[in-house]
Amino acid sequence: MEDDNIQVCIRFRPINERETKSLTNCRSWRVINNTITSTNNEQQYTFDHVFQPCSKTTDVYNIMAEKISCGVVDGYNGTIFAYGQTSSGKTYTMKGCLDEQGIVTMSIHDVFKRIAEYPNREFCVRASYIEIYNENIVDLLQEAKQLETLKIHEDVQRGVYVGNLKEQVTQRPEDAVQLMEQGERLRHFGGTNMNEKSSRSHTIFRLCIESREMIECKNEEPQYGPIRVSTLNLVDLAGSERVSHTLAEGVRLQEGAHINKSLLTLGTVISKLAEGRNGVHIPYRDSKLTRILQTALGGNSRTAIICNVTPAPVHFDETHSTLKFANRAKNITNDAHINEILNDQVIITKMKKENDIWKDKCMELEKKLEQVSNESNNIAAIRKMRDEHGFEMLNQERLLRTQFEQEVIKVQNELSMRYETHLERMHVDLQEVYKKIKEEVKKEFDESLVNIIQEKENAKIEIAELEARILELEAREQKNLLDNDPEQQFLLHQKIEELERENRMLNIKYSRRRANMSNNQVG
Ligand SMILES: Nc1ncnc2c1ncn2[C@@H]1O[C@H](COP(=O)(O)OP(=O)(O)OP(=O)(O)O)[C@@H](O)[C@H]1O
Repeated sequence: MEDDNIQVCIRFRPINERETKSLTNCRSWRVINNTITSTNNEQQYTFDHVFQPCSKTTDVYNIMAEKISCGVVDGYNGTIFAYGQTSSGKTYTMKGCLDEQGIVTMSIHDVFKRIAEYPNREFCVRASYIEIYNENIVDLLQEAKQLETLKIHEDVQRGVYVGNLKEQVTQRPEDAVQLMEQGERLRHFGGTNMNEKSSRSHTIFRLCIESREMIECKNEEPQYGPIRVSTLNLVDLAGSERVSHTLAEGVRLQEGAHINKSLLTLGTVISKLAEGRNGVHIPYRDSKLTRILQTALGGNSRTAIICNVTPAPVHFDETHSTLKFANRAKNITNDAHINEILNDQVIITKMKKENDIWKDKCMELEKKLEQVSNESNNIAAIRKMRDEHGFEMLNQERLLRTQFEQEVIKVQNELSMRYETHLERMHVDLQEVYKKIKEEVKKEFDESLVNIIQEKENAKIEIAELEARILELEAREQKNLLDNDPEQQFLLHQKIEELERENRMLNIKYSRRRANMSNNQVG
């Protein structure tokens, strides 16, 4: 199922002689890429595709219609229609002219080309052609019944359909094109002030395509798949017209009123659908056109609307009105899906086929299940291995940790033992050093003591000598005193004092030395 917006494009036709002459209104349109802006910049519209006056119908077909035409062969309903004011180029686009094929002919050829791509399908193509003229449905393929108007019916199986409509089976594209041309001759045309050959009716050329696939051939009896039924509506609308422009009167005026009324209903249907509100009443039944095209508008169909406009300033308002219509229509969402009909035979065949498919799937699943259970066994084994391995790893880790801790304690003990030995050794060494120093100091002390004793002895000798001399001098003094020589006495007295000083100094020196030595001995 698809969720497709209605495809909308704008096609500008070249300006014609009549329009060139009547420059009554200076406002016009300019196109840049796919945006159309009024020359006074007041209006602007953007579309997926805007075709300029120089574009060919083939360009329009390739972009807007090809997918829809081919899709019909695949079972999708399709509708392509041309919309626009009178003389804007709708019939030119849909039916073509001597120089250029129209979209109807191109679609017919593509449908048959596509059919040829499915050799395993049986196809039946039926063509019909109707016009809605003054709100009457006319069968354009039944010349004799020209005046008979057809009725619209609706049932569950067929949906909305036109009763008593001639549907011509066609096997070649040329036949279908010929039917279209044949019907075209019966269509209501009329000259107006705006178009010498103005379509006075809406036309719908329809191809109905049924197909079924040949699945297999058992006992020379072919088995078929479901039947696909789809329709392609190729619609050429009559153009909206202003009496002031067409100058219509009498029959033309009455036709114009019907045309405008049904186009107004189409506009209302488009507006309501574009609003997208759920449950809103859509007035399909207000005109034959919208009733017949109900599926194409918001229903089960791929739909494209080609909006034809003229760039002529004189038709500025009509072009603007078409652009507004197009702008609303592009918001409508359709819901296209392949249409398949299942009869008993088809249902049984389909179910058998589905059954076979399911059987295959079941077998495939069983195989997968087996694979999965094998894999799950493998996984369990791997898990077990992983667990065992994990346990082993844990033990290993514990062992290593204990070994490490023991090693650490061993190293610590050894270090502390070494440290103590080293301390002891250092202690012994220190004691030895101490002993040596002590011995050396003692030796030094003893030597000093010997020296001091020696010095003491020497000093004693010196003192004795000095005392002896003092005695001698005293004796001399006694003698001198006796001689009464005062000068001699003075000199002698001085000498005695000097000797006594020396004696005192020696005593002091000696006592200091002794004090030092006794200190050293204590240390
Ligand atoms: N793209 C185009 N290139 C050249 N000429 C064109 C083009 N489109 C339209 N014309 C010419 O413009 C004129 C009007 O075109 P046409 O009849 O297709 O308009 P219309 O919309 O079908 O009008 P009506 O609604 O009145 O039937 C015709 O002469 C047609 O050949």
